[in-house]
Amino acid sequence: MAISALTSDIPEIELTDISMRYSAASEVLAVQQVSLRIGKGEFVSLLGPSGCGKTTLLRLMADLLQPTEGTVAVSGQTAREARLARKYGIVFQSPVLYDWRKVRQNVMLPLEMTGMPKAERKARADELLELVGLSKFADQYPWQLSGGMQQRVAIARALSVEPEILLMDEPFSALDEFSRERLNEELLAIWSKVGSTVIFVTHSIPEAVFLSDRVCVLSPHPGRLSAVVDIPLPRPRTREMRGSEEFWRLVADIRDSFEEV
Ligand SMILES: Nc1ncnc2c1ncn2[C@@H]1O[C@H](COP(=O)(O)OP(=O)(O)OP(=O)(O)O)[C@@H](O)[C@H]1O
Repeated sequence: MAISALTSDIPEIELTDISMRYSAASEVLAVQQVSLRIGKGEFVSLLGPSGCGKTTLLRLMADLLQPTEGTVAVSGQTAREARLARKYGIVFQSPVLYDWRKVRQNVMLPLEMTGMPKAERKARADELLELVGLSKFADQYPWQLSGGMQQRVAIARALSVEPEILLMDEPFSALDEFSRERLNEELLAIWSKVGSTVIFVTHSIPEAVFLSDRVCVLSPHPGRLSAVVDIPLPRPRTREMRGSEEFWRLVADIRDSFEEV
């Protein structure tokens, strides 16, 4: 039975009865009957163990995959129309930067395809590098930066086209715990300025709780939406909140919801 999470008033993204079956050597039902509405400007996490279909769902939203069944609507458009209208910015687990291009040129890359004049592209890239705290590194090469700094460059690049929707696939999972927590805080500061809708894939319960307005819990084999948990912690979220009773109660509630599956 599918669980629907239809709580937002004005959905920016609406998944209706989405199923995704991969046909490889054997058939895999990666996602089964997921329905979900995500409101404009919301921060939503997709949380679950390896193989529960998080990346598949994100790729379906981005029109990088087509569902076997069901529909994806983005402000009334199809996912393809939304992609062609450059509504998405995507950040992957590894930053995928071009090592032979300086940091600024990496951020400018998506703008080259929009035909924006060079001076304007450079000004936009510099604004974004300031936003992610990397102005001083604009003329360095990616290989001269730490993993966390490289991921900030990837975020700046994803934001360069001013996407309405930022899709993030475990962007901080390769980082140490300290860098990850700092980048969580920085991401929220950036999000509060740009106002994009964010869909964030993670398998860390504390990370999902700290960042999100809502956490979508997925269970594997086949990938289903097993719970949607509201996170009522006030914003702005602070480092101190990570130690609060309410924070850990939410973490425990979500952990319990996995055990109930
Ligand atoms: N291209 C593919 N062909 C066949 N099966 C696939 C393909 N991509 C994913 N799968 C299968 O679909 C299921 C969901 O995979 P998906 O990568 O979406 O999960 P995930 O929750 O993102 O996992 P992880 O946390 O490990 O990245 C898994 O069983 C996986 O083996």
